[in-house]
Amino acid sequence: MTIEAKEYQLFINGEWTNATSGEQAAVISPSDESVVGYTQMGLEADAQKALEAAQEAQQQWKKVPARKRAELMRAFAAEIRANKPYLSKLLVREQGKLLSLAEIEVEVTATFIEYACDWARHIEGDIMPSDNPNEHIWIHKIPKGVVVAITAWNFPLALAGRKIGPALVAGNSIVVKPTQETPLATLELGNIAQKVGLPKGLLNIVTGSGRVLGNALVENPITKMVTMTGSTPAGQQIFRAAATNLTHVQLELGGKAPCIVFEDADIDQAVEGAFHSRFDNCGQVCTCNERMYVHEAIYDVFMEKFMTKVKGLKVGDPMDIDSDMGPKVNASELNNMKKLVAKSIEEGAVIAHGGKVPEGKMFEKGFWFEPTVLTNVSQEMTIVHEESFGPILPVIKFKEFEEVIGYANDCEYGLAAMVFTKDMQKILRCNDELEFGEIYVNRGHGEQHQGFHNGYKLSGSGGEDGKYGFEQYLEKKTFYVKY
Ligand SMILES: NC(=O)C1=CN([C@@H]2O[C@H](COP(=O)(O)OP(=O)(O)OC[C@H]3O[C@@H](n4cnc5c(N)ncnc54)[C@H](OP(=O)(O)O)[C@@H]3O)[C@@H](O)[C@H]2O)C=CC1
Ligand SMILES: O=C(O)[C@@H](O)[C@@H]1OC[C@H](O)[C@H]1O
Repeated sequence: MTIEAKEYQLFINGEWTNATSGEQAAVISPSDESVVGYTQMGLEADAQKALEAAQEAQQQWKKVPARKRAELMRAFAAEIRANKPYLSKLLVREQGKLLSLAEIEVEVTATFIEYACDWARHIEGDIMPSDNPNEHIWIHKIPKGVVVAITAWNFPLALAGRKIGPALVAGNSIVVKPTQETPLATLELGNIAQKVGLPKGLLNIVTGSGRVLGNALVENPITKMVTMTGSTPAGQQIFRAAATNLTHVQLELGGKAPCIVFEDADIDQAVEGAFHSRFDNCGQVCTCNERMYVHEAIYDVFMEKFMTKVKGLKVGDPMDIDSDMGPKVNASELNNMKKLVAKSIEEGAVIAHGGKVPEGKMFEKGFWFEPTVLTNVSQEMTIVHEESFGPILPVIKFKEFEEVIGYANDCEYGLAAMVFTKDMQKILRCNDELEFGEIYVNRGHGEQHQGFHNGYKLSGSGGEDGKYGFEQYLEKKTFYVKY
């Protein structure tokens, strides 16, 4: 199946429609810089049009029984799954992830939506007695209204499904603005919405820059909730813009996860978890192993096994089954890799492996970078604090428990952490003392839908997934009823 470079319009009110700007943008392949497709540049007028369509649709959708809403959303999820062959290849072309991971992403997009559907019959309020005689208090859970979803480029389709699912099952409508980097698979959801018969205006997909179109969506009074996944600076801009109407904001932002390997860890388990949590998706996962702390007692044996895996990692065409890692998503991200390695060397780090663009004809085009491990790293170095969001791993040796907890918490982010130890005392103390919203014990990263993906500090606000994520798509209304 070949992916032809299609031209996409905006998907508003159930129809494909031209942006008012008349401007087009090309989506470039990270593998060879060829054009994968074209989108249109939406502006404020397009934001208004999409929000009005969503507002209109939501008036009817909120009256549909939740179980019926879920039935339609399960059909939507099933059609996404039915289009896995095309959607996964489109993801490879626009984002550069391995085909095997792209297929998982399409599946996870469907399961995010199906998980939300399971909540349809659990939209429960409260009834309680008042302090006054002959009076009840009723707390109802009702939809918020129009939701704006703004997504990042690393798992573009899954991040969209993660927000569309709960938003619509809870009775809201939604306007999705995917990142300009990887909008195409998300835009295909417009065709799928038409195919399964989603009511017009319920799901709208608009493309354009975050600063212009994204900001217009956030600042519009029709918008009753913004859910955004992306960088901390963009999240902070959105937080400020949402203050205009005191709009509820759910932010999933940057991270700098520590991976701590204690002296009593299962070495093979730790090597496996630490390796995949850094290099899968070319290190472009918000919960990635961004810095690794290894106890001095096992440092040599651990590093020997770990480096064997790193040196055996094959960078190559993400469509090729023998490849282990594809390219970075764009030139700016690649340049950041080069800058971070240069800065690390300047500050005294040593390149134990990688550190540059791979050699070979196929790497002359595209945004390729070698899996990179840095040693002789100290805690104050830039690479230990600045998110790389790529295949660069600084390693630090440690001796004491308090020392490594201090290192781990010495961070402006607080999304995820990984800990390898069989000692229950250490596990419980890590749970108490690590300042991160999501802690993985004796395994690498990888959330589950029923958990809660929750960033502390500059990693986010609100959290998403699970019961607590679904709740955020609902408003509460309290009645005092005297009889
Ligand atoms: N916590 C988590 O779950 C995740 C966090 N991330 C983080 O995202 C970053 C990489 O993703 P990336 O796409 O580059 O992130 P960006 O922050 O650059 O962009 C994310 C989205 O926000 C939009 N945007 C940017 N500025 C504004 C604004 N002022 N108002 C409204 N929308 C705006 C972007 O639009 P456009 O790009 O079209 O201009 C894009 O759609 C990394 O820092 C990573 O840690 C990534 C995935 C998951
Ligand atoms: O956003 C991320 O990087 C992760 O939350 C990732 O996104 C979708 C996958 O299900 C998560 O692992």
